[in-house]
This record gives sequence, C-alpha cells and structure tokens, in this order.
Amino acid sequence: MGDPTRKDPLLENIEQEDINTSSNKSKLEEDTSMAPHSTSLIISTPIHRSSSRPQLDLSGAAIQGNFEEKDPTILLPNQSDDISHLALDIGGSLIKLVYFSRHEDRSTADKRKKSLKERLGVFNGTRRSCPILGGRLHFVKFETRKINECLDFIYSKQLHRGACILNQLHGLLSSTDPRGWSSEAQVNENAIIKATGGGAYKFADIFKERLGVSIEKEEEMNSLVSGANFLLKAIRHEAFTHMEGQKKFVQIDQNDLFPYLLVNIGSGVSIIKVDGDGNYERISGTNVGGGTYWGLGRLLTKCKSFDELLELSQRGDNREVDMLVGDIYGGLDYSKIGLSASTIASSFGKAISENKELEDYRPEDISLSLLRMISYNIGQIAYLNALRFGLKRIFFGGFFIRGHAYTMDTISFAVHFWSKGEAKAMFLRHEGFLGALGAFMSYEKHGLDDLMAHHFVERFPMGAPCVGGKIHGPPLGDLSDKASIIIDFDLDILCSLKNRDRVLSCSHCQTDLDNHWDHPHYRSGKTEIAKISWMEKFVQKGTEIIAPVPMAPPGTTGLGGFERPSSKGETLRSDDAALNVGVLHLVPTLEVFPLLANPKTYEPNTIDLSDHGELEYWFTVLSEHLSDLVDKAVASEGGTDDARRRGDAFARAFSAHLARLMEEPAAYGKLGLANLLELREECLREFQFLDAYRTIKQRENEASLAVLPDLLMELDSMSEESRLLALIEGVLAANIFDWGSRACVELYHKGTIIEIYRMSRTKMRRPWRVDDFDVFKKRMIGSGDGKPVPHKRALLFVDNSGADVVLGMLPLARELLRRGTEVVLVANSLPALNDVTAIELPEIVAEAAKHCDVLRKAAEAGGLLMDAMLNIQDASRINSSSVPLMVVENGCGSPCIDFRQVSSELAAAAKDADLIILEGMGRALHTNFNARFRCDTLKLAMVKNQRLAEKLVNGNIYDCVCRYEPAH
Ligand SMILES: Nc1ncnc2c1ncn2[C@@H]1O[C@H](COP(=O)(O)OP(=O)(O)O)[C@@H](O)[C@H]1O
Ligand SMILES: CC(C)(COP(=O)(O)O)[C@@H](O)C(=O)NCCC(=O)O
Ligand SMILES: [Mn+2]
Repeated sequence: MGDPTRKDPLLENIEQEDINTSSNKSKLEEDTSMAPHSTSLIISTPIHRSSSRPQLDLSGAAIQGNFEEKDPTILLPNQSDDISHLALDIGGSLIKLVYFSRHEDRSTADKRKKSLKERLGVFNGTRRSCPILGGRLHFVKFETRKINECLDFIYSKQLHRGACILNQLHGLLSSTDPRGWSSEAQVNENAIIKATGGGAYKFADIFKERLGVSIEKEEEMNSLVSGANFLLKAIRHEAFTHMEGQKKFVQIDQNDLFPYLLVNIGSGVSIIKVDGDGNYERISGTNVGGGTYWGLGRLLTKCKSFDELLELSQRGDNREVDMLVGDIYGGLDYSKIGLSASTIASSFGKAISENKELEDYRPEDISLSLLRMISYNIGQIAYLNALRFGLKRIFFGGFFIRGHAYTMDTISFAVHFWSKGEAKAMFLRHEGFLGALGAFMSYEKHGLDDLMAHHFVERFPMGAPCVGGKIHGPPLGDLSDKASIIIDFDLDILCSLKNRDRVLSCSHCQTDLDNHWDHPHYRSGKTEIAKISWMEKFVQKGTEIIAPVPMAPPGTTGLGGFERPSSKGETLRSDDAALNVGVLHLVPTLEVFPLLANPKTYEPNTIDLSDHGELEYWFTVLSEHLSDLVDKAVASEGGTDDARRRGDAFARAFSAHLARLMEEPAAYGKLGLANLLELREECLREFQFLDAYRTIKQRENEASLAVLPDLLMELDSMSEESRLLALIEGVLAANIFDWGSRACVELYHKGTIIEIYRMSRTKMRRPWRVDDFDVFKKRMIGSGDGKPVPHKRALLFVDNSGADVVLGMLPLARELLRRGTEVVLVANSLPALNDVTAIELPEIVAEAAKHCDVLRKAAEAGGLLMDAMLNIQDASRINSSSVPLMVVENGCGSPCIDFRQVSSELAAAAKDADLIILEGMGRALHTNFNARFRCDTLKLAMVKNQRLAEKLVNGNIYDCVCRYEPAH
C-alpha cells in the first residue's frame, strides 16, 4: 500500500493508455487479472481546467435562423461561452451522458423586470456579474457495448454541435448532404467534448470518425469527486440512507461536508477520501465490483441483461448456495462471537459440500448470493477504509447500486454492523453520474461551481411522452409537425424501445436498421428513414406502467436479521435513468425568500406524503380530476384533433408519473403535495397546453370586474372596522372560485358566478374555523386612541382569477394603499389551474383602476398602468406622490409556493416588506401553513376539501382560515 509506482488495475490501464495511445484499442479489453492493490494517487491541487476549449463568437444571427427549425438546441447568438453542454463518462459497463439544454429566451419579460426593479429601488449587487444562463441538465445512460446508440442519441439531439458552432455553421452552409452528415467529420474539426472514464481513451477515434469531435480527457477520480461535491452541495435531496427498506434523505450542511469517503461502485470500485474541492486521495479500491456481479452472474445464470440478473435475485434464497453458521455448527448459533445460525459463514460455501452441478442450483439463488456477497464485501471494505482515516460518512455511488433496495440495505447493514453504528452509509440519487457531472463541470466558464440548491429545481423527467410506460423522447415542439422532421429520426424512442420496438427502417430497401450507421443507403444519403412520430406511437401503445419498485415488506428484518433479504419485491423497477433521476432545471435567478424565519428548517409542504394513506388519497383526488382537466385543456386549444391527441397523451403521461411515484414516492427527492400539483402543471406544459383555463379565467375576470364598482361603493359606505371585516370576508368568500377543487367544480355546474359568490359571502359567519381577525384588526386599526403605524410594504400573494382576485384581493390591496402601505401583488410566473399570472394582472388592475382613483394612482405610481397599456416605459417618467402598487412574479407555475425558490424580483421586493398575505389553499394551506416569516403574516383560505378540513383544522369543507402571525 502507498507505493506510488504501483497501480491499481482499474486505473493502470487508463494511465498507460494515455502514454501509449497507439495500443489503446486492445488495452482495456485485456489485463483484468491482476490482484488488487491500492495506489496512493494524491491530488490536492485545484481541479484542472483545460484551456483548449474554443472561445467562439456566436453572433451569426442568420445562420442560427437556418437551423432553428431543425435544431432547437442550438444556442442563440451573442450568448457566448454557453456552449459546454455535453460531457461523458465512458466506463467499462456504461456510458453516462450529462447534457445541458437552454431555456428559451425570455428577454421581453426580463425588460419588464428590469424596469420594475428600478421602481422598487432595488439593485442586486451580490448577483454574479456575468450571469449564467438558465437551462436543464439531463442525465442519460447507455451500455458501453452499445456505443452506437449513444452516438445516435448525441447526433439526434445534435449535442456535439454545441462543441463547435462555428465549424458547424460553416459545414451546414457548404454541405450538400441534407443531414450534413458526410461532412460531419470536417465541420467539427476543432470541436471538443469533455469525457472521462476509460472509454474516453478507448473510443476517442470513434467519436472523431462518427461525430467529428475530439474527446478531451478528464481525469476520472477528479471527475468523480467534483461530481460528488457538486451534487452534495447543490442538490437538496441528493443523499439518503437506506436501512431495512426505508429511504431517508439526509440534509447535508455545505459547511460541514468534508471529510468524507466516496465509494464509487462501477465495474470496479474506487475508494476515495475527499477532504475538499479538488482535494482528495484515492486510498483504496477493489476489483470485486459491479462488473464482477454482472460478469459472474451472466456466466452462472445465463442472464442476458444486468436487470434480468438483478430481478432474479428478488426471487432467490441464498441459503441454498451460501454456507451458514448453522450449517457448520449443526443448526446452532455460534453465540460466543455473536454469530447466529443463519449468518453466512461462507458465500457460495454450500457448493463445495454437495454433490451438485451448476444446473442443480436455481439461478435466482445464485444471483442473490452473488449480490449479497459483493455488496456486503464492498460495505465491509468501505468501512475498514473509513476506519483507517476516522471517517464517519461514507457516500456510495456508481451504477452497481442502481437504486436497488436490497443492494443498499446490504451495504448499509455491513457498514452499520462493522462500525457498531458509528459510521453511516449514504447513497446518492445521481449515483452513476458523478464522473459525467464532474467532466461537465470541468468546462471553463460555465459558472456552475457556486450554484446553490435554490438554483436547481428538480423536475420529473418530462423530455417526452410515455412510450411503453416510459417517459422518453424530445419535447413535443420538435416532433408534432411530422413535416419538419422528414430526414431525422426519433432516436430517443429508438433508444428507449431497445430491441422491442424498432422504429427505423430504410425507405430505399425496406431493411430494418439495427445499426443504421453502417447501412450503405444511410451513408450515401439515399434513405429516408421511416419514422413514426412519437405521438402516434404513444397513443397507439397505451400505457404500460413501470414495474413496481422493490419495497421492503414492513418489519421483515430486525437488526442482525441478515438471514433474509430485507428488500425484495416481485419485479424490478425499470432501469431507465431518465425515470430514476429527474431533469435538473437550472434557474440562476431563483433565490431564497429573504423573509423566511428559518430557511434551513423551512419545509413548504404541510401534508407529508411519506404517509402512504395520504399519498393514496391525493393520488386518487388527482386521478379523478383528470378527465375534467383534459376536457378543459382540449377546449382551451380549440378542441381540435391535435388538441385531443395531446390531451390523451397528457393524461397517459401524467397517470404514468403518478403510478411511478406511487411505487417509489421518493424517486425525485422528498415528495410533497406541492410537487404533485406542480407535476400536473409541468405535464400540461409539456404537451403544449400553455393555459388550460384561459377562457374560464377571462370569463370570470370580466364578470367580476363588472360588479367591482358596486362592491367598492358598498365598502366605502362602511366604518373602518366593518370595512376591514368585510374585506377579509370578501377574500375568504371569493376563494371559492377554485377550479382545482372537485367540490367547487360541482358547485359551478349548479349556479352562476355571482350566485355562488353571494352564497359564499352569506356563509361567512364568524368565528371562522381559524380566526385571528381580532389580532389582525388590532394591528391594522388599533384598539384605543393611538393609531398603529401602517405597514410600509405588503406582499399580497394572489391566487385565483375572477372574483378571487378582483372582488377579494384587489379591494384589500386598495385598503392598504389608502393607509399608505405600498402593495406588491405577487402572482404566478406561469399559469396553474385558474390562478392569475403576473402577466395577466396589470391588465386586470388597469380595468379595475378605471373605477377607482386609489388603484389608478397607485398603479400609475407603480408603473403598472404603463405596463398594461404601453408595455414597457421608462421608469423615470413616472412621477407620483401616491404609494405604488406593483406586480411581481413569484417564479412558480404551480398552485403552491416553495419559499426556498422564488424569483429574484420577489426576493428583491421582499426586502422592504413588513406584511405578507398568503391567499388560497395552495399557498396558505397545502404549503406554508406552518411556515414562519420574519414579518407580519396573514394566511387566508377557504378549505375546499373535506379531508383536509378535518385533518388540518378539525373542521369541514368550506370552513375558513384567517391565521395572523406577527413578525417572528
Ligand atoms: N443496464 C445496465 N447494464 C450493465 N450494467 C449495469 C446496468 N445497470 C447497472 N449496472 C451495473 O453498473 C455497473 C457499472 O457501473 P458504472 O458506475 O456505470 O461503472 P463504469 O463506469 O465502470 O461503467 C455494471 O458493472 C453493473 O454492475
Ligand atoms: C389545487 C388547489 C390547491 C387550488 O386551491 P387554491 O389555492 O386555488 O385555493 C385546491 O383546489 C386543491 O387542493 N384541490 C384538490 C382537492 C380537491 O379536489 O378536493
Ligand atoms: Mn388557485
């Protein structure tokens, strides 16, 4: 140990190949027989950053127009340095790919925000001077032996193009081949893709030949470590423990992360002590790893795939193969040293004592025995290494783990057992992508290093719809129009369908194309690849929901209960990386809401969906609401055939997601009701339903605006005290207009908007179920002689369109303005159900202002009227003595709000706020009911669900909540 000249076989091949590139083809395939010995490769310098990346000027606007249709992932002009969007980790077993796709341009909205910020008088000096651009990080994997699929994928998504846009540009202009294919090798001459893993050496030529790009090699350990550090610091629910079938997310304190032990279980195993960023040492390793399980397993069971092997283990009984203590001690425990009769004395040991051949053993038993042997061994070695350096935390990564409950339980058990509970085994959700992420991070100037958890929103993988129960493929925009994709083919589907469902055949000779790269007609450009649009495929196929995830039957194992596998299930979850980790949406403008009393302990969700009963209930609620939602969505798009098809596809995809989450609720991190409600909205957007309730919202806005003048007159005739009560009543009553609630939707079928509103108002008898009105009133108007100081700025988190905002929140805003309180109306950035959005609000305010001087002056002062009528105006022209009324977007597209991730505008507006009003069930009950803020907070909502009413406030449907909490 410690001899720097000796090398671990896992590393040795790679290092030598670096020197002797001419022999690199055969090198990795040979030489696996060396005994393990660790190497001390000490690297404590900062992460190496290559300078060979081309610095490209992307200002060719005309050229961008040319391939815009064909290639939506191409970056827009003048956005230089945002081209590092693909990195690979090509391992012995699997190729891991991390790629980045940009968000669409939002420059108009940005301008509006800029002028708003000027009005708010907020300049955010701490923000990065060169903002990194928003986008999505995607995670995909392929088997290394099927490298062609990976090349297809890269090509179909044109990911290699980002590596050298100028070259590509030139190539496309000069190429006569419609695919630009024959000239690919020349056009990308200087293009570089970062890659790590042995395959970065082994397959460099293939990448050059097929995609015309050069591989720039990143050191493997370095990549693993920087990938792990990034995940542990930036992704909220990344690490978790897994004991006896129970998954528990671990909150990692960024400032208390190091040192830790990283055990990457790939084909082989690397054990790395990590002391800081770029500061690590590979202290050990073992050649008994994932490749061993898969390789030996394949030989012994004749399984055709890793998953098949893993699935077999689920039905295995290792006692048939393993020699137990009881087998040696005649059925007795060896209690003196703490070994029970059922403890494994020798893995596979039974095979020596019996006169049996391989065929006499069940493959299931062999697979389980092998899986246990290897997992347990790795757990033990990991612990011993942790012990050497006094490390308590061990993070396990690598695709051997494959999110498999039994594997994780076994490793955890070993660590727990040998360390007597001192050390903790933790797993990473992006287990196998550490190296690829590290390679991705190594691109220059991507600026990802200092990103924080609040900059990432993990979304359910939504790249495309569900084919055969899997969510796959490019977004709808790319493919809905078949005419625009005549020459291309849908490789995402090809990849996802594996060999079950080929979609490619050559139109020239009708041959099925297993490997189109080698097909002569493909090369010569003669073929038109027959393509089935994913939409048709999807609609045809129906939905085969993913197989259940293995879950532990509760309480099957006690400690030391290693006799029986703790986490077996009937089938194995599909090994589809896209469904095991979400897509990370990078939104650099998101911020933590500055008024949260304690951001570290803040938990947005009120309902804990780890309670299975709750989960089941809310899944049923959402499923039952689905057909009504689809009707609305389809109608909002004119009820065309296309809209119907999309509606159908949406329903299937959403149901598939629900089913997937029902099986593994923590698949994408901790699951709360807010995530489910957001998932529904995201899913709608994915199928191009941009605002399903558009017409309903318009209709309700118009009807409400028509009665607003009367309401304002009525309010103005009241005393201050009664007016305040009437205003709060008004907000609560109008919150009944909620198209997300089953009960309310039924009501709407029975009466008009005005009838329902009247009925709701008459039911507003105090005391409400939660009634802090008197305390609020005291703060607002005082109780004795002295008048309280009005709030300086109030943030009103508005909810639904129509009566809710027009007859509820706007009159309340008006009252505050009258008292000299600045009002910021905070609305959704994107539509969700019938919630009003920040884009829609200025126009509604402008309409309301026609009947109200207070609103008009304040809206003028806030620049709102200008915004609504003239779009963007120079802030300096607005000169009014009135306190301003402003509109700010919250950064969400959901009926709920997570205050850990809000728009930077909202964060900026919050700085001077001393009152926040959260309105509606989503924002005040489902989320934030228990949240505490550093300023006065009023939570107002009508509970429109019986079960929630019972659970939360011990009441009934249509009860009201008026919760006032003075500054914390
Ligand atoms: N679909 C799969 N095909 C092959 N191996 C898989 C698969 N899923 C998980 N594995 C396991 O993951 C191991 C590879 O893990 P990985 O972290 O990708 O390492 P490497 O970089 O060495 O390929 C395999 O040896 C096998 O044990
Ligand atoms: C989606 C909602 C949170 C919207 O409520 P809001 O915030 O508009 O008051 C709410 O309608 C809801 O929880 N609906 C599902 C429960 C049900 O249909 O009973
Ligand atoms: Mn709502």
